[in-house]
Amino acid sequence: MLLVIDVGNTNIVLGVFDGKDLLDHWRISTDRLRTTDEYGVLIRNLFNFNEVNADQIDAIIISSVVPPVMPTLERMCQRYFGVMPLIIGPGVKTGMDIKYDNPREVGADRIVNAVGAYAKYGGPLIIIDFGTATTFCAVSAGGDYLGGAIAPGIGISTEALVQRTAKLPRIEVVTTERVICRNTVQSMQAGVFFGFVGQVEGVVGEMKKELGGKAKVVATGGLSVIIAPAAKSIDVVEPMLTLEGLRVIYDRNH
Ligand SMILES: Nc1ncnc2c1ncn2[C@@H]1O[C@H](COP(=O)(O)OP(=O)(O)OP(=O)(O)O)[C@@H](O)[C@H]1O
Ligand SMILES: CC(C)(CO)[C@@H](O)C(=O)NCCC(=O)O
Ligand SMILES: [K+]
Repeated sequence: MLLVIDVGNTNIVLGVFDGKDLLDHWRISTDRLRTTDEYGVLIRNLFNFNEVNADQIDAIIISSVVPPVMPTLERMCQRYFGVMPLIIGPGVKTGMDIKYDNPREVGADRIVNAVGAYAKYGGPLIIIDFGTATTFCAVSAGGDYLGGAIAPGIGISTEALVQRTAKLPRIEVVTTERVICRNTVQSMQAGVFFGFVGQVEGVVGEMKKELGGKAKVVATGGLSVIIAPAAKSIDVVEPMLTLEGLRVIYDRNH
């Protein structure tokens, strides 16, 4: 069985595949201070809890946009699973031509999402990931990674609003109905919700123009389920896109 791991700036998402079937998945916070042993015990415990047999893991693939946690995670894979992980980076076959000025600069999560989405839908595509940052990526009809746009994420933008003001409280990001609001919490929720829905429509609109027409729009990431129903430009939500992309890339390298 294959263990796939995506290390983001906020969360590490893990999944176990038996062939093409995702048996289970987990989300733990990314903590640079956690040790090899702490990650090992935590991850093996998740397995026990969900009745996945950790001893059946014979391969691991990792994508990461947080370099400082990688030495710890690599040691964890060796010590707790007896496996040398395949790490997304130069030399790994993704099957996708990266048109960035410097292909090494693109976040591994963005490439993995693009590979996963192209394998399922073909191109042209626009992929939106609502994580710590909101990323927009464009893939051509022929499957080239064309580049994209990076915006501050919904969570960190909202946190900044709370931190830099005296009277604005912490809020939950939720779907709102109206935008003329008569209390602080609802006003903030409406501003965040309609603001980020508008951002999606705006950026996708510009991207489609640059792509020269139509593109399928796929959304993923923690907050996609809140934003997508209101964003007309989003065609599908794929919550497990990154895990799926990791499995596809693993298969291309074996
Ligand atoms: N409903 C919500 N209301 C407010 N903040 C939220 C909500 N859901 C998530 N967040 C915050 O948004 C940020 C991104 O969370 P999310 O779960 O989308 O991350 P992620 O997809 O794991 O990101 P990454 O892959 O970059 O680690 C976090 O700071 C999180 O605390
Ligand atoms: C934009 C994030 C933080 C999203 O996780 C990540 O993909 C990243 O660190 N990317 C590197 C810069 C780039 O993709 O151009
Ligand atoms: K993610």
